[in-house]
Amino acid sequence: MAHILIVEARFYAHLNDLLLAGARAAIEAAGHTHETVTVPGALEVPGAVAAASESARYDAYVGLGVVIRGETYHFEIVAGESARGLMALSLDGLAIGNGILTVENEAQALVRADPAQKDKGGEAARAALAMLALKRGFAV
Ligand SMILES: Nc1c(NC[C@H](O)[C@H](O)[C@H](O)CO)[nH]c(=O)[nH]c1=O
Ligand SMILES: CC(=O)[C@@H](O)COP(=O)(O)O
Repeated sequence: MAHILIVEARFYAHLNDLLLAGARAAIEAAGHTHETVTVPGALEVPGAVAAASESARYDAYVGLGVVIRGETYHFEIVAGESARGLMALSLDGLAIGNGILTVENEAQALVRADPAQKDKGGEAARAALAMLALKRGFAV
């Protein structure tokens, strides 16, 4: 049994609800428990994971969010830095799945957030669980 923290960047609530449904279903299907915290945007997800990891309360982490390109360079910052932050935490040894969508428009996001379509929330949760299993295998 593992306890998973989902950190959701609730920038687009209706899309996040789909990502959350997929991630929670994947975690529960694997027989684990989860809890969710919410941050304003994708840039805050790595910081929330880092802060939570200091508690030793969680075995793995799933970052969820949706970054949709606008008119400026900010997309590259939000998309790139949220991914870089989670990657850095992963290289520090945390079991993390990255379900932060980085897309051109809402239609692309909907297909990827929907558990009945590309289920990127479930995919991120399964990745976190796979990394946790890998970590635990190395520890024995
Ligand atoms: N444009 C999007 C953002 N922008 C907000 C940032 O993530 C961050 O909260 C802000 O810069 C304050 O630090 N966030 C998303 O998750 N999705 C977007 O499309
Ligand atoms: C990904 C973003 O930060 C984006 O939503 C911001 O839009 P804009 O570049 O038009 O300010």
